[in-house]
Amino acid sequence: MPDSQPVIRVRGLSKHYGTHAVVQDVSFDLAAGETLVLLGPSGCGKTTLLKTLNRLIEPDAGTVEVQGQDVRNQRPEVLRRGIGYVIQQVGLLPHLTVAENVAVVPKLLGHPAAEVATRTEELLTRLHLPPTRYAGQYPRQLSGGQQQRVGLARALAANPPIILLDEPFGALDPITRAGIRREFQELEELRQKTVVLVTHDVQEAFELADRILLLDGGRVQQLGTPRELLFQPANDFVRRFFEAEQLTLQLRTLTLNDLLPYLAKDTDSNYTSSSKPAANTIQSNATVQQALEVLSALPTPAPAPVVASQYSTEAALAEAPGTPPELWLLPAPGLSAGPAASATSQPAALPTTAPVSLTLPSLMAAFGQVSQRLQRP
Ligand SMILES: Nc1ncnc2c1ncn2[C@@H]1O[C@H](COP(=O)(O)OP(=O)(O)OP(=O)(O)O)[C@@H](O)[C@H]1O
Repeated sequence: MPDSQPVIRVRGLSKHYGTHAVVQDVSFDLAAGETLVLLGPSGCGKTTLLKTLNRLIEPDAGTVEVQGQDVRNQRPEVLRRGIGYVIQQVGLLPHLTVAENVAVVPKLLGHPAAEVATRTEELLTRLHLPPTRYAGQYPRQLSGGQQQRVGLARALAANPPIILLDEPFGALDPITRAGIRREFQELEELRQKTVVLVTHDVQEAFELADRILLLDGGRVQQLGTPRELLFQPANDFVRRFFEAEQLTLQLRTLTLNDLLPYLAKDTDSNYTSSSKPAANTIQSNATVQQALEVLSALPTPAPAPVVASQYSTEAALAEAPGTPPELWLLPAPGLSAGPAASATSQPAALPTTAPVSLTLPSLMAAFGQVSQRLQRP
């Protein structure tokens, strides 16, 4: 945890409905710019916990501090103006245009009209809704994915430092959902925000989270990075929760840095940092999943043309079998090659060691070794 004061600080938070304990003794700190994902099975208390942060729900016990101030000392409507909120149902106002929907909060806050208009245009453009086409449309004229983007633009419009998102992609089909998630990750604006996101989708949690808070029955089962939850589960519930998706989660979590010790170096190469391979390179902080996607997309070179009168087919294939697709891995200086290396390492710079050639078989073999080693109790 960084030295600076947490943006959100939760201590001993509990909420009951009758005898039903929905949130039980939850505590966590959230640093500026961090994305925390609240994950867990249906009914485990994710939404209730999220809503205590902006006082849509009042807890029975415990405290929530936002920017160092107990939220009970702030008027709910003032508190909420500083916290963007996006829900699955989007909640756009049907009688207002897209631009008017986005402008609601900045107008309430009394921002000058010209500033609001510029900001709205900027956000719509960044969220792939060109204002010339969409600003004057009404919510009913948009697809679900487009409405979701307007919802996000609206939450960002007043530039709040904190954004709460409750299953923001939940109503979308899987393909739209994956696309919007990617856009969401690439949105520079959001990277600087402190984000709390509710989902029950494990893959989504692993894609978006800096840390995950896994709940069951209102209790925290584990709070940690995706890597920690996957490879150092705190209890059987955590282990079982990720069991069915182990392989895909590991592919998304392990990076090529983790695999480096298990990938053979190309010692025969005359490669130097000033003559790096012209094509097909990948940086060592890419995930195994990303490397697989790049490798699978590479064309397999065709065998050399066979001249039937001179060669038998076997002889021709033996001479020119068509090498498997290959990538050159650029190791990053100063990055640990061990399993402790962060999946969110900075992009690699120029290599300082011999390059490493990656093929599908070498990648999968190294992945198998690292995966086995990390899962050993
Ligand atoms: N106002 C309420 N009155 C009584 N019980 C409630 C109320 N709101 C929520 N609950 C109960 O509290 C539990 C937690 O609800 P919550 O919506 O926080 O769970 P969740 O983890 O977000 O679930 P989901 O993923 O299904 O949305 C559920 O069992 C729910 O039925």
